[in-house]
Amino acid sequence: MTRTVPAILRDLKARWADLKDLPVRALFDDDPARFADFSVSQGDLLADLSKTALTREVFSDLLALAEATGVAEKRDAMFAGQKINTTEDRAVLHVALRNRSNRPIEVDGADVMPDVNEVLERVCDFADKIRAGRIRGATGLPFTDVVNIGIGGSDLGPAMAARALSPYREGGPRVHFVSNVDGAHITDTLADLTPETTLFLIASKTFTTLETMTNAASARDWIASKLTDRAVRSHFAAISTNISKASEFGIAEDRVFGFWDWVGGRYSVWSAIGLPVAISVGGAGFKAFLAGAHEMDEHFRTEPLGRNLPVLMALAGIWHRDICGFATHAVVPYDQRLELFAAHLQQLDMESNGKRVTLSGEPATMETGPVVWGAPGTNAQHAFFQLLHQGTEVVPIDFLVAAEPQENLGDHHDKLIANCFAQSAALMVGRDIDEVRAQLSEKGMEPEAVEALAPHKVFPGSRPTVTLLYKTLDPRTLGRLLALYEHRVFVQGAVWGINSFDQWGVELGKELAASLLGIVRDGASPEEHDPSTAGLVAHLRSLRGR
Ligand SMILES: O=P(O)(O)OC[C@H]1O[C@](O)(CO)[C@@H](O)[C@@H]1O
Repeated sequence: MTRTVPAILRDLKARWADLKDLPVRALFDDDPARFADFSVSQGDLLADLSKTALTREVFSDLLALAEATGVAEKRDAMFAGQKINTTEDRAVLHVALRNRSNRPIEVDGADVMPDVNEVLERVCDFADKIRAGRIRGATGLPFTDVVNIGIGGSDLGPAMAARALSPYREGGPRVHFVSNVDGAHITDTLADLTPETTLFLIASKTFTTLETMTNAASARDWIASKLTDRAVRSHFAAISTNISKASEFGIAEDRVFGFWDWVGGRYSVWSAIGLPVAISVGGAGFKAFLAGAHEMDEHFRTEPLGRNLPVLMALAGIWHRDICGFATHAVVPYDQRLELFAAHLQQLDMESNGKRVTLSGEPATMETGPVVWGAPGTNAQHAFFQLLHQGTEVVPIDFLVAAEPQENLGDHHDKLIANCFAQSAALMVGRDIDEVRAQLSEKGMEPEAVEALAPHKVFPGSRPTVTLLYKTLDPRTLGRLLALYEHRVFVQGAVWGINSFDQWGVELGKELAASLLGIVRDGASPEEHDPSTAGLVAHLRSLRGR
């Protein structure tokens, strides 16, 4: 008899009740094949899930949960171009953007691939011509610096990827990212740049976003004032689904790169929004990034759920969030060039799965998206790892590390890997009080002093981690990693029965900001706002003397 979702969840909770006081380390004693059986691979990329409390029985229940919630059917609907983003009546087809096999994918009866391929070729051609100095600025100089102006998905994905792939720049222009409406961001970025050799990319799906339009206008003034009004056409390109708005801004038609409403902002780095990445690493490098993602798409689309990397990582996340009750999830790449990876995943995951109602509008019955956060190791070890080891909050962690570095620099990389492995081992194994007492006594400490210090030196252990280990961080592997996390988010949203592809939660703040601008900038009365906000406005006015 197939179990209902509440029955499976009850069974999982019963399993956790039995497992939660059992050291994870002990699971290896019972099961010598645990590492092999709890590792999943896609090519050289291996995910070690053995350092969690997951058992075969738990996995079997989690897979039953995936089946009962229709994960495979929902995945197939996405790949088939069905309008699974029901609140916006849109298909969800970032997978089409990296569909390097060119398999037809239809939306409303038409194959999207010819348009996808056409824009991709234009993007790569433009990028390569910028790199080669064949497209130049108004004064005839080649571009040395490219400034991407965008925010959210129009910033984080390309900024993360350009930073991650910086060893592949090979003499291409430097790329910079301006996102914040805080004037400090664009001021500081432009301070070191020369107008004659600077190209701006205005990246906005809607071409209406306050931050982006404000920064774009300041950038246009900078070029017009330092060069001429006419120079604007040579120093700007745009990426948007809103082609007419981009033209109104003054961007030449052949410098506007389009995409489609079925590309969500946080999934758009694969579209023309990836132009700064293509300029940084070249068209071929950008295509390798897409090809890596396509490999992961094919794995996700065709592997059975029980061997499917994104599915198993998602189910481990469901176990931690919904069964064990862990409210946050940390991502710690041991790779300085992945310093923006956690920030990008934070938007990807929290904007996708930070939802409180299901697709039918009913309150969600399970906890949905966790708080996602993180920073690169080893720096993070000297910042927040104290809490991860000994705090009262258990935080599941993903570690990412490459076997081979991009540079040949002594034993740096060996030390990096040793630290990564040491942290996951320490988090799992811990150190109990008897071991601590023995260590302190061995050092000759008095028994009374040992008793006073010992509790502070205990590590509870059994803190769950998943380690992703791969050959090297090249464009293909970055593509695979990012697609892996996108599908992980998808599977979790599918289990929770929510719409992972809208973002209505950002609207209210945007509306209030528009109204408050009239008050802050233009002096309108704040009385329609709540008393606390009106109080802040009054104090602001007294500080500004106006
Ligand atoms: O690309 P746009 O339309 O400027 O939007 C920027 C970002 O704003 C959001 O709509 C909301 O924060 C994101 O989803 C999006 O990536």
